[in-house]
Amino acid sequence: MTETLPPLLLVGCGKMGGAMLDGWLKEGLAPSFIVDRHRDSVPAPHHLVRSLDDVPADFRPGMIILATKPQKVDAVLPTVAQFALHAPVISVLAGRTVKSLTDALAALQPPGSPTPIVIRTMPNTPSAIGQGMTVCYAPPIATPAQRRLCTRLLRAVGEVAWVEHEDQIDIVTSISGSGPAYVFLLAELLEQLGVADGLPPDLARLIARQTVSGAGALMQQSGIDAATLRHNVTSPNGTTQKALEVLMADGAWPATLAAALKAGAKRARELSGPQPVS
Ligand SMILES: NC(=O)C1=CN([C@@H]2O[C@H](COP(=O)(O)OP(=O)(O)OC[C@H]3O[C@@H](n4cnc5c(N)ncnc54)[C@H](O)[C@@H]3O)[C@@H](O)[C@H]2O)C=CC1
Ligand SMILES: O=C(O)[C@@H]1CCC=N1
Repeated sequence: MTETLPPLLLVGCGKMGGAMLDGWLKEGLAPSFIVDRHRDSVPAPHHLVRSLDDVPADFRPGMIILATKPQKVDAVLPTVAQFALHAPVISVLAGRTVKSLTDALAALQPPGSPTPIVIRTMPNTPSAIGQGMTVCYAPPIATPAQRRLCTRLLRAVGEVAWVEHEDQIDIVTSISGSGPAYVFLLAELLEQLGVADGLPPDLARLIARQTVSGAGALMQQSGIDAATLRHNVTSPNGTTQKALEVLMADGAWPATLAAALKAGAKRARELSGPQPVS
């Protein structure tokens, strides 16, 4: 039987926080507080509140999850700082560094408090169905037990990996954090191009979605590497080869994707500190 996950204080339950919560709820979570202005409900025994001020001051979460937009997080830090006297903080914020969050929380805590523990993570939305990919970075002051707890929590919603150097999280953000969007874009484009070439819209949608999800499932279930799976589709001088020659040409997919990943990682670096509220 799965061990119940510890009680959480989840601050921000939108697309990413909500995806992780969906996964955690399936795994069994000790009674937790979910703070969000827009979510309608959470199942019992969990509590949905609109503001952190509505969380009882004596609530003792096992972990605090920060999942607001980077531009909104500074507004919640004064209250988070009080709970962070007793529990580590897991941030899913793109860009925001461990040092920046740690310093901000420490400045809001009583003088002489132990240094708050902040673990930076980059999850993705397939967490909602237990198929997430989360990459984590913990500063040296985080204990092995805190790292293990973080792994256990995130393992409940998919694969977990750790990096030794925090700056590696920026390219991870571009690959696995944003990556589902690139795959969904591929499905959108395949559908649109099918319609543009005369297919009925329902058929174009079906074949685009099933191709993308079927290819992903084949890669996962077979364990075969992506290049071999691609070769398996590519008959010498056949249709796939002709299409791939276009996609792999100089300045085409490899170059475009490299530029896209760089742009995302650059934006992550721009988000490393406090942001103007938007
Ligand atoms: N959407 C994604 O695929 C991923 C997002 N992230 C990170 O997750 C974080 C959240 O992103 P999304 O979920 O996409 O944004 P979102 O806008 O869907 O969710 C943020 C939630 O925070 C809530 N919120 C903001 N301020 C609040 C406050 N003071 N009190 C209570 N609730 C408050 C909002 O109501 C909203 O529901 C961001 O920092 C982003 O960088 C990380 C990985 C992937
Ligand atoms: O777009 C963003 O900034 C967030 C981080 C990775 C995915 N979504």
